[in-house]
Amino acid sequence: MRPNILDPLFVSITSLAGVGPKVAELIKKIVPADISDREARAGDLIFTLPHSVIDRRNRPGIALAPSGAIVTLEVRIDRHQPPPRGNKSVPYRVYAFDDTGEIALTFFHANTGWLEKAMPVGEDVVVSGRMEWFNGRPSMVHPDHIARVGDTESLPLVEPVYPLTAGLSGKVLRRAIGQALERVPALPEWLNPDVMRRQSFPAFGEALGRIHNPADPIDVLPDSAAWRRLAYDEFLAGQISLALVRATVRRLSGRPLAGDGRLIAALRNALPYKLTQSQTQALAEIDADLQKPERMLRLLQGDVGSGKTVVALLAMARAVEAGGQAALMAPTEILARQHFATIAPLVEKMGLRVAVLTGREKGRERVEILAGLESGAINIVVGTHALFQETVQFRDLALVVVDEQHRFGVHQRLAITAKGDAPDMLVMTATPIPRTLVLSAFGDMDVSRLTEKPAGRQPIRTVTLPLERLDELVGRMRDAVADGQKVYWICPLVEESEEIKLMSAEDRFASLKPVFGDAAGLVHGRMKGAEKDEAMRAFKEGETRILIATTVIEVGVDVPDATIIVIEHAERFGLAQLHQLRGRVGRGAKASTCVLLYKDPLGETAKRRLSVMRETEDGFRISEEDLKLRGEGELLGTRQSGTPGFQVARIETHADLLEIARDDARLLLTRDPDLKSARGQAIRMLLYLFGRDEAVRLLRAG
Ligand SMILES: Nc1ncnc2c1ncn2[C@@H]1O[C@H](COP(=O)(O)OP(=O)(O)OP(=O)(O)O)[C@@H](O)[C@H]1O
Repeated sequence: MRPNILDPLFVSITSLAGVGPKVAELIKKIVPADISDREARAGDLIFTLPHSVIDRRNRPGIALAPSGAIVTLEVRIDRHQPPPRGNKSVPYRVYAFDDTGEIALTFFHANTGWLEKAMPVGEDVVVSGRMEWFNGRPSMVHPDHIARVGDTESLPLVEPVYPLTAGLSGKVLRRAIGQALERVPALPEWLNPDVMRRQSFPAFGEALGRIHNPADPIDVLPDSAAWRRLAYDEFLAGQISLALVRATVRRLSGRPLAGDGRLIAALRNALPYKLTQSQTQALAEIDADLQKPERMLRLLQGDVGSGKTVVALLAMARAVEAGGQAALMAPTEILARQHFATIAPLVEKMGLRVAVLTGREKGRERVEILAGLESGAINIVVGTHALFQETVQFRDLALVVVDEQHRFGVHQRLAITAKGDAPDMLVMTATPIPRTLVLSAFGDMDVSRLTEKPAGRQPIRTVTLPLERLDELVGRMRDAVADGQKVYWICPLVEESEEIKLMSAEDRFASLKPVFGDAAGLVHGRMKGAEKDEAMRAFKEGETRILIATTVIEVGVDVPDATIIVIEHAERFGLAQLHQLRGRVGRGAKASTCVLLYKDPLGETAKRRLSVMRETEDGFRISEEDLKLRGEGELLGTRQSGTPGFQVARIETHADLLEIARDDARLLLTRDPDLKSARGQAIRMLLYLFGRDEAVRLLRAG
């Protein structure tokens, strides 16, 4: 049970003054937590941090206030000048003065009663807003703030600016956040005193206060001590929660998987190639895990085309050898079928049964597959997440391999393994996540890396070409296809609201069809599953030689003799995505080319992205550059909404804290695995604050 002391933060924001159902819906859109499945709460508002400030500390006399500047003036009200009756186009003016001169405070469509109350004649008030000089006369149109002298509460000299959405005013949001902050109770410190001292962290409440009520604009920078404290809190909550999930998952299991090695040896012999050193190494690591009584939780990370699938296959063979079943879960149906097509011929030769199970297998077929899994007649099953969503029963599921591209959150993923008989688990990822992100996304999962590509691969030549030279490119592609090469032609997804006219894959197909005739194929996400399969099969077998596609082929698709990929509107894709797409070629022994077709004029970041693509094929470097470019975007004022999965932490600014948090979490849990000590109790509060309730629940269950 959540400690009562936190209750004030767990109430709906509609209980805050000024927040009705409509405003609540708007606020829900801007809070950084992922709360699609619940109402926004006061606790979500405290982590809604400002992205900049309005500095109102400039307090010159009226005569010295420069036009256009935000200033704060202390003035005495001289007189009110309402507009002539019925004339709405003339503003209401209030004249005020100080030692240096007179100013007109100007209001359109004014509420007269309110103005008279806020600025009684003869009173001293403080106004803050943008100064404007008209024909040598100072004025301020609709001051942002009007306050009585001495009332600093309602006049923040350094005013935080929050992310907004249409219909939500800054004032309403600030007021709501202010109330949420008042509800933050006095909480025991959960941080390690050493970390606090070394990092000069303020206490939790103080950190929130400094950022939401900044005394100086630097207080709201992500690298301020206050912000870093909150980022550290978030990392710590995340690391502890991951460690708890992991401990629970491990506790559930306890059986070593070992066989006589004959199946694996036979499979290795049947492969048309020799394993790379990294593949052999990864397999050895996996094998060692499988043989241990604890449950395996391992991440297999390898750049595009590095050959993860065969490693997974051999791991599955080990599970089967040991008498169990294995399941491979792919992120898309295309990929599930591709894996099936690769695996089936190999293992069927060894007398094993493999099945594919997606949403598409229906009726009798489905019934038979389900029966085969339940009886154990099927040894290996390949499928999409449908594999686990439905009531699929295994006789003895020993290993789950998840091929994924950040599509499943860590908790979902681990929940999957909590089903069934606590199987071992291998997660494959092609996304070249930098170390720091591995840590945040996967916690202290063990990691095997494929650091080299299979022998005989040639570097991919990457060229950029403006769209105006499309005709020339089409001509060259015609020659390439005539020459027996295979080409992917990628078109960006066209959103319905798109203003710029973009070629959809269908349009592009229509325009290329006359040139390529029957050699042209088309695949996109809105096609039926069977149509997609057919398009992929025809391309793989060479019936079509130029495949016009959307990004449905982005991950995992393996047609080793495809040697050219054209990416249209490459400027619209992120670096990681470009890298994945490019990875569809260069998967065989032949030399490959990637053509990045772009639309002029290119923005700075897009230009940089394309040149990074030309410079390197190294996925790790590309992802580091990606982070850097996003960081720069932030400096230029186009701040992105932070790091996915985090509310306040930003990986590019706070990466150094992540490792400290991980070590801290480990140490804490070694000493106090059930979070029972005083610090452990405080940590529980931290977990609740950052929405890690499920981790706390694990504690009770354990
Ligand atoms: N040791 C090897 N020697 C030669 N070819 C290999 C080797 N291992 C795998 N391959 C081949 O390399 C290609 C890519 O392998 P695979 O599909 O497993 O890549 P991947 O790591 O899953 O990459 P991606 O993430 O891009 O899908 C396949 O055609 C596979 O048959």
